[in-house]
Amino acid sequence: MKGPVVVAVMDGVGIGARDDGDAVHLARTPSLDWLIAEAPFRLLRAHGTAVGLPSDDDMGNSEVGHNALGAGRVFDQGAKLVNAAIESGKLFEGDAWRSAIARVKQTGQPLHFLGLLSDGNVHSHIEHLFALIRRAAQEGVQNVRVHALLDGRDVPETSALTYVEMLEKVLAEIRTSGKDYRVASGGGRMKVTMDRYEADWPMVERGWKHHVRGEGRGFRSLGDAVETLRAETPGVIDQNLPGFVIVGDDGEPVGRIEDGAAVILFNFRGDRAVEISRAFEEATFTKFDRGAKPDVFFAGMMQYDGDLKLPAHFLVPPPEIERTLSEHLAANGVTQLAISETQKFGHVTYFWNGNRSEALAGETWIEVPSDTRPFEERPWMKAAEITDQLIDQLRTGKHRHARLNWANGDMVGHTGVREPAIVAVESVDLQIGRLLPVIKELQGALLITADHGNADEMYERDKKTGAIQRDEHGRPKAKTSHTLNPVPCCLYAPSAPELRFDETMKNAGLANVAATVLHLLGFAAPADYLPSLLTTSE
Ligand SMILES: O=C(O)[C@@H](CO)OP(=O)(O)O
Ligand SMILES: [Mn+2]
Ligand SMILES: [Mn+2]
Repeated sequence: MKGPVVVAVMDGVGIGARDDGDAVHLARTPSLDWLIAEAPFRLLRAHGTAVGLPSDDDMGNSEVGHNALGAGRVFDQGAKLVNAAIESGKLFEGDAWRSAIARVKQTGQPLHFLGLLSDGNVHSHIEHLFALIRRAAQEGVQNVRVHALLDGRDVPETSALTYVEMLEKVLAEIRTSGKDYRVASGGGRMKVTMDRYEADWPMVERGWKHHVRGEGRGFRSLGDAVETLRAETPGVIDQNLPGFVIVGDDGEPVGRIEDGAAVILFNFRGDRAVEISRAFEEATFTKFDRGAKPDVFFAGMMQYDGDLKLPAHFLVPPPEIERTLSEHLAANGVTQLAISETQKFGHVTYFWNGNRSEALAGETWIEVPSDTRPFEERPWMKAAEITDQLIDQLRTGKHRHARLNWANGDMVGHTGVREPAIVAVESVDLQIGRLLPVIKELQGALLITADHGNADEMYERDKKTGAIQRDEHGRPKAKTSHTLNPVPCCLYAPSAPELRFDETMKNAGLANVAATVLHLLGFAAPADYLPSLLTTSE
C-alpha cells in the first residue's frame, strides 16, 4: 500500500435488526451503504468470548473492543479475571486485600467500598462487591461503608432500585450478627466520580465531596435518595441522578472517609477509575481542592494504568496485554497517528495500546476537546473536527498508519433518545464521505469498523421473544446500553482492487483487525495473532 493505512472505529455502531429501534438502520448513510454494497464488507464479532468476556451474554464495550483491536489476540478481561480470582480465593490471599483488612482491624475505621452498583459487567459487577463484603464480614471486619454509583447505562435506564434492594438485603443480613455495614453515599455515574480522560474533573470533585467529606444533600437511605430524586425530576435516568450522602438519626453523614480507613474501588475497568484513584493517591494534587487528604489504604479492583502504576495496590492483576500492534509498528519504525475527541481519546491510545498511557516512539496522539453538554443536544459531537485534523495530518505524509474513533453512535446511543442517535450516525457517515476521496488521492486504505453495538438498538427488547418492550402507554422503552450485535467491517482501498476478505473465515472478530492492518502495511503478523481478514491468494 503506497498511502496510509487508516482504521476508523465508529464507536457503538452495530448491525442490528433493521427495525424501528435501530438508529443505524434509520439513519441516512449513503457512504456506508455504498461501501457495504460495493467494497469488501463483512461482519465481525464484538461481544462475549470474542473479546475476552465471561460469556456470550456479555455485550461488548470500548475497553475490551479496543484492547482486541490493538492486541490482535483475545485476552481474558477484567470481568473474567475477577470472577476467577474470587472463585479460586486468590483475591483474598493477595497483599492488597490482606493489607486493607489489617488496616481497618488495627484502626477500627470502616472498610469502604466505592464503585458502580449493577451487573452490567462493563466497569463492575455487583456480585464481586457482594463477595468482598461477605468475606470482610467473615474475616471479622466490624464496619463497612458502601459508596454506590448508580448505573442505568450498562443496564436498563431506571433499574437502580433492583440493585439497591439486593445490596440492602446483603447488608441487613450481615447486620444481624451485630456488625455495622451500611451505605454511605452515592450518585449517578455520569454526575459524580466516574469521569474519564479528564473530560470533566468537577464531576470527580463532586464525588469526592460526597464520598470522602460527607458533604451534600442528606438522605436516610439509598432507596430514599433514588425515589426522592426521581420524583423531583420526572424523566431523569439513573446515570444522571445527582450525588448525595446518607445521614444517620443525628443528621450527620454515616460514612466519611477518614484517616486510618481502607478504601476499595471495586470497578475493574480503568478509564473511569483513573481520576478518582489519582485523587486518593497523588501526594500533590492540583485538579481540585480535595481538602486534607485522608490517610487511607487505597486499592483498586485492578491496576488501571500499567505505565503510571495506578493504583499502587490492586486486588487482581490486570490482563497482561503485550506485543500490541502499536508496539510491533513502533519497533519497525512505522509512524502512527491516533486521533479522537476527549470522550474516546483514551480508547485509541490507552486501550488500543493495552492500557498504557504513554505514547510509543513514532506515535502522534491528537485529542480534540469534547463538549461537556448533554450529547443528545449536539449529536454531531466533534466528528467533523476530528476528520478535519485527520485529513490535514494524512496529507502531510507523516503517518503510515492512522486510527481514529468517532464517538457519536455510542455517546448519543447511551442517552436512550432515538432521534439524536439517528443524527449521530448520519454525522459519522458524512465524515466517511469526506474521507473516501482523500484515501483514494493518497492511494491508501481505510478499514471502517466499530468496537460494539449501541445505536443499533435504541429500544429495550424482550430477552426471550426479541419483541420491543413497551410501557403502560404503549411507548417503546428506551435502551441506553450497548448491544450484542456484530459490527460492520468495510475496506476501501481503490488502489488495490484485488484485495478481498477471506469468505471462508466464519467467526472472525475484532481481534482479527490487527493482523489485517499489518497485512495492508506489508508485514507478517506475529504467529499468535489471529489471522488477517484478507485472502492471501491474490
Ligand atoms: O461510557 C462508558 O463508560 C461505557 C459504558 O459503560 O461505554 P464505552 O465502553 O463505549 O466507553
Ligand atoms: Mn465504545
Ligand atoms: Mn459506550
